[in-house]
Amino acid sequence: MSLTADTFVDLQSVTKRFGDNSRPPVLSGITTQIARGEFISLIGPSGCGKSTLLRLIAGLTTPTAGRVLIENQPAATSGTERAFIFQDATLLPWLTVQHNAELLLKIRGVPADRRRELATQLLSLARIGHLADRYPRQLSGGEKMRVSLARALTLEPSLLLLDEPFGALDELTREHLNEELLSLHERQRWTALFVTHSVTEAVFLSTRILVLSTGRIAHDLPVDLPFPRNAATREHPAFHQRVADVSRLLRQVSA
Ligand SMILES: Nc1ncnc2c1ncn2[C@@H]1O[C@H](COP(=O)(O)OP(=O)(O)OP(=O)(O)O)[C@@H](O)[C@H]1O
Repeated sequence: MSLTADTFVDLQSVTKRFGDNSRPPVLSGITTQIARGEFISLIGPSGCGKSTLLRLIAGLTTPTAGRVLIENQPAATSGTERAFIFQDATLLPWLTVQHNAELLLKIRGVPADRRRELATQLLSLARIGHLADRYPRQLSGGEKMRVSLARALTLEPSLLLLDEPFGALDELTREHLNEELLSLHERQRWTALFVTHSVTEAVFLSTRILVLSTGRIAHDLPVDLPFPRNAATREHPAFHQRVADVSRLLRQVSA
């Protein structure tokens, strides 16, 4: 298998099994390469292994067979900065937005001045600078998710792993956050792996969509819609066509 110079994440015949050999693997023989700066969505029926794949790339678990490499190092020991964002914003209720946003830097021992500066900058980029003194209970779901996103980005990650981050939000909030996520991606150029159940979200955000089915990559689809993508993109016939194509493939693998 040839490895191109810009391969960032390299999945080589990755198999993951929980428990003994009597149980079928959750992932089986996943092979793909991800280049720096790609925005990849993972989509597929419930239980097909999307979150497990994300956790393997995060280095939170190891493959049963095959290799998960990031910048040529096994994911579990790679020094590549990765940030994980979950559906639940996981904010600490007794800390203000500002202190929640500084939390990861504080844990890493970053001096107070520097972490204040970085967190302030990211809160402002996430359009919630004006909420810095509030507590999580005083925020909407969308605002909480923006804090979670800002906090993750304070780590200046080169890889962002997002597990259904907007799944609990109403559609309009979700659309706004999709647009803001892309504008952050354009500025900061991290590589993204994004798990979602929403085909429109996957098409809007991604440079490539992996459709998973029972532990395998059933379809690997480039999304060739031009960037920047914005609200007008969703009106475009090419966007609707892409959504219809991916929906059809998803229905096929879910049947
Ligand atoms: N730690 C674990 N121990 C045993 N089985 C597990 C473990 N983690 C996940 N599984 C099983 O692996 C399968 C895939 O789970 P995973 O969470 O990766 O799926 P998913 O595609 O993200 O699902 P969903 O879309 O419902 O979130 C499921 O059958 C799940 O029960």
